[in-house]
Amino acid sequence: MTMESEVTNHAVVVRDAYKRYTRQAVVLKGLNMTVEKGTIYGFLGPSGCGKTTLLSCIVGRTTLDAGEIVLSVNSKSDIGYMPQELALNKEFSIKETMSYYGMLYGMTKEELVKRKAEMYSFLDLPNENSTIDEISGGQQRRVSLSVALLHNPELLILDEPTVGVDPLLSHCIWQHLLTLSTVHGKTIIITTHYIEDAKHAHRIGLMRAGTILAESDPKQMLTSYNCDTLEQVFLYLSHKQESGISYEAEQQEMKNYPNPTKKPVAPIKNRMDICPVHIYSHIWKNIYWLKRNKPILAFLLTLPIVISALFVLTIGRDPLGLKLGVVNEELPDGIDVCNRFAANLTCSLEYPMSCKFLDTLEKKQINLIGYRDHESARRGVERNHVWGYLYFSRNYTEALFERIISNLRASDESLNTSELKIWMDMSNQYIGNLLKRDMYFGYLSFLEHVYKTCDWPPEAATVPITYEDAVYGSNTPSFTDFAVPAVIQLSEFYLPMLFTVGAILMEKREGLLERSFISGMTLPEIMVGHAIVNFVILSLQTLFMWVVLFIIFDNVFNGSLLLAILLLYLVGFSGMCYGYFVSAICDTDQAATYMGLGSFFPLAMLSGMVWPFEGMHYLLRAIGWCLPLTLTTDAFRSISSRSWGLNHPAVYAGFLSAIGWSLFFSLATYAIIKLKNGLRTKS
Ligand SMILES: Nc1ncnc2c1ncn2[C@@H]1O[C@H](COP(=O)(O)OP(=O)(O)OP(=O)(O)O)[C@@H](O)[C@H]1O
Repeated sequence: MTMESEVTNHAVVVRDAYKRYTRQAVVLKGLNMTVEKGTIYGFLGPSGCGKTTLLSCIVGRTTLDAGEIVLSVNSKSDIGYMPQELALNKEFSIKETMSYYGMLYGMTKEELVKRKAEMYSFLDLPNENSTIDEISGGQQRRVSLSVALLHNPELLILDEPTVGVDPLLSHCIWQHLLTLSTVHGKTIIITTHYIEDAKHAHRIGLMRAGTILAESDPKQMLTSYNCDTLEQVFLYLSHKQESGISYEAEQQEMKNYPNPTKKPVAPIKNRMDICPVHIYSHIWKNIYWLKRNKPILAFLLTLPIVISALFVLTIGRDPLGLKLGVVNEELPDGIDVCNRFAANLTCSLEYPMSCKFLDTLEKKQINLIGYRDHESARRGVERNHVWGYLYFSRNYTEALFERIISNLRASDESLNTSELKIWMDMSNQYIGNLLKRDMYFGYLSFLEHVYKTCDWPPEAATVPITYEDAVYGSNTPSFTDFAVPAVIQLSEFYLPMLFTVGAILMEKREGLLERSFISGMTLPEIMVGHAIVNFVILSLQTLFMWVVLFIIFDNVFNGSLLLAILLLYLVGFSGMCYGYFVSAICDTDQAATYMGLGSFFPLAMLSGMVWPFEGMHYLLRAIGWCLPLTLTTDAFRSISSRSWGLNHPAVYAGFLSAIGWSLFFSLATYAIIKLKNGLRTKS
């Protein structure tokens, strides 16, 4: 008889099933099992004998290494599966849980209301607004059972449904299952630890060490083995099996483990089409989750605002109120005496020129602190009171005038005396360079002022270089202009990644993804559903960042808004794909956190976000060009400050990079899922 013909009379047929997780851990060893239609099959065996593994193969959670499983049903929606673990979202209410699965099974509102009422009366479920987290363990198991029964499936596969349920309710459940099979013709496979419970089943299979020891009607089994209880039958058969297994036989079995060239396929093939109802239900599931986790939603929406506001308010602005020491031998009574000199004397020797220069520095909001001599000023630097000090010689003003007026004929002494000497604390590169810049430009404007007040041509005081209007950007660009594209790109990449990893890992860890897959959902449907929710959140995040960076703080943006937004969406999409990739690789939040953080810093540094790319080691530059945010950041800069369009290589390279990385992460995720045989944790 062929398997196909066997299945016309039977609901489940398993033949010569082999399965192992590692070379040594063989779980199924040529197992055979037959379940007749419209019956209850009690599946018994000690913990760890492979019951769950076999059920997983039947529902298509995992595949056999060899052998065959044929089912009478041909769609996942005809199966109701209750896994051993809870596999329900604990934050959802019972009502939300049922609504989600109702939507997933394509039930109409009326059907759902009717079935829900039946479940409530038979399983004595608590208030529908209670969250799964709030109810007892036994009540949680009952909700899980009601989810498996909700869509009235043809084949029910229940892994330990009566664990944690009181004897009275357990009896009720058995009675209901019996009605389902005998009256409604449903087939039920049920595993249980309570061997005596299984006597209610029409047929039982005793499993041990990867095979079925015996399979028959419970009464017939007791008679055949002349035992009073099923427990005695099981012990008798176990002893018999034990005495028949020698070490050599086990080794031989291991050697003979079948390795067919063609791997067995799952009993129900995965659908290739995309079902809008499934996507819709996944979107609702995300909405329920966000509703239950308002602080997380608030965090996701306020984080971009906080990042952009903090960035603009803290980074790129010139430090104010920096302190500089002054040793001024021109003014023995201290620098405060400068106020006593009339400004209209600025072209006379009566007016100390050092005062004029110090006045220029004060206008640049530099705090000047007078010191008596070099020693005290140096001590001031060493004690971190000032960032450096300036020294003016006693005859500074005369020497400066002589230097200007005599120019080429000025004496060495006047050249030396008119020189302003500065000692700086350069341990802080930014502050040191900013003070140097202020002193340099301050000196130029001071000189120009002197020339003007003395009626000398001011052009003679300036450096003969003129910066005309910049072709792109401003002649006085700020660090903020450089860094805004980097901040927005990093946020657009990492925020969707954060949401994706959080959502997928939680579903994976709790077994929710598995349950959705077994209920007929496919990976592409989950990804599309998640992408739609992510797209809405990303749109809000982008809007908020845009308002803060470009509207409230008025950072430079001169290009096409449409192009920039499109680029940001693509970057967000590649971030989401990276999130899928991390969720596929990592099983725990901890591993995902390490991976996220571990990639953040190299990505930020190697993408030329913190420092111009051209300053990088040439080998790292080669790596940097290949990273997901390098070309996209460059493209955003080109759009925002140069108004370049999509026809410019710098812009379309960014678009191509985002598309390429999205493809790469998607393919890599697919490969990992294939390699790990599904998107599930190891347990
Ligand atoms: N993903 C996995 N990787 C490696 N080993 C596994 C995996 N899943 C299960 N096993 C091992 O396979 C064996 C059978 O496990 P399974 O969960 O099928 O047993 P079970 O009969 O359902 O046990 P229980 O009644 O305690 O649930 C166990 O030894 C288990 O450690």
